[in-house]
Amino acid sequence: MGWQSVLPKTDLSKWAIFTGPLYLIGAWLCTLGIAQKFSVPSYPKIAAAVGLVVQAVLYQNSVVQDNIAVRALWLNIGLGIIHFLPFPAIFFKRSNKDRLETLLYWSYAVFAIYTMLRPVMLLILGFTEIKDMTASIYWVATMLGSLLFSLILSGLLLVVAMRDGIAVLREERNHDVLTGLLNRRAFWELAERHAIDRRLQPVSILVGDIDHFKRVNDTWGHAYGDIVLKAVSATMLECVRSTDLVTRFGGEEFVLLLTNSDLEDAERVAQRIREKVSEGGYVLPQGQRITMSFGIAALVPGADVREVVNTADKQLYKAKQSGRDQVVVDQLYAA
Ligand SMILES: Nc1nc2c(ncn2[C@@H]2O[C@H](COP(=O)(O)OP(=O)(O)OP(=O)(O)O)[C@@H](O)[C@H]2O)c(=O)[nH]1
Repeated sequence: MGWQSVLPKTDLSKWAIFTGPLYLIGAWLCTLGIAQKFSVPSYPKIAAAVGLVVQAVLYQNSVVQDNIAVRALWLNIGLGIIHFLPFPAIFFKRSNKDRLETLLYWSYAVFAIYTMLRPVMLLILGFTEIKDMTASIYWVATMLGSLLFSLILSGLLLVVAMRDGIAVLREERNHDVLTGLLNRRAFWELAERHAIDRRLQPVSILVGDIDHFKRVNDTWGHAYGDIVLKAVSATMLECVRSTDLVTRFGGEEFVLLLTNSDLEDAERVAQRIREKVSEGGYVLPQGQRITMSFGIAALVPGADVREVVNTADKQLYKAKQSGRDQVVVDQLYAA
């Protein structure tokens, strides 16, 4: 845009069929970015049709005959339409926007309205001035305005995209893809912090495991096994507080850190999960039930989290040895 603004008029018409698509593609990319950000349609077919019409007009008024005023008007109409395409959908969509998104939204709203008004402004004010563009203060001012708006909008889009990208990476780094629960890495990081946070004491660790899960896979297939894993995860999340950690440790093994819970509270939570799971909201074919076993240990202040998880795991082993579908509590810190 800057380069084109300083070209002499003869060169402008020579370059029009090349610079036109640059403007149009730039506008389309901006529209696409905004539409994707706010999850609304971007109407690519309409944009392509508008682009083709504008390109035909540019050709007619630069190669066939030289008419800069018609070129400027049609290019601005095309850019206005392309920029404005997702505006109604974004405007009527009720979504919770944070501060940065609100800033992006309003910048886009002003920009979209400005680009729609530009052809009208051209018609009313500047049409005669276009004939001698470089000497027109009006023309230079609107060019600078467009440049400034474009820079602000693309800068904001870039910042929001980077922020969202980092959030997605963090989410993927810390969560299990199948169940959405925390993964092992996130658990160790968070558990260390929870263990020393006075407001969260007492803290208990639960290690849970689905019984005979191999049979589910072997009998009904892996896809069914995945459904069970997701359902069990959802059940566990339903039974805990928002400050608790629910982790898929691997396979069909889960580790939970319960805050403000002594061993009795933890046992109650484990029993509730065990009962809900065996009541089976996720009913296996032929009325088969899913059961779970749990081992529990207290994470007392100063204890090593890994050791406590090991202790709880040993209790889980006892639960499995004693016939499964039960909860075993480590007695070291039992009241
Ligand atoms: N569907 C599915 N299965 C998984 C996944 N990860 C691990 N498994 C399966 O989980 C099963 C674990 O089997 P085992 O470790 O023998 O345990 P189990 O059959 O539950 O027996 P117990 O724990 O002793 O009651 C294996 O069949 C794994 O293939 C997964 O992401 N999806």
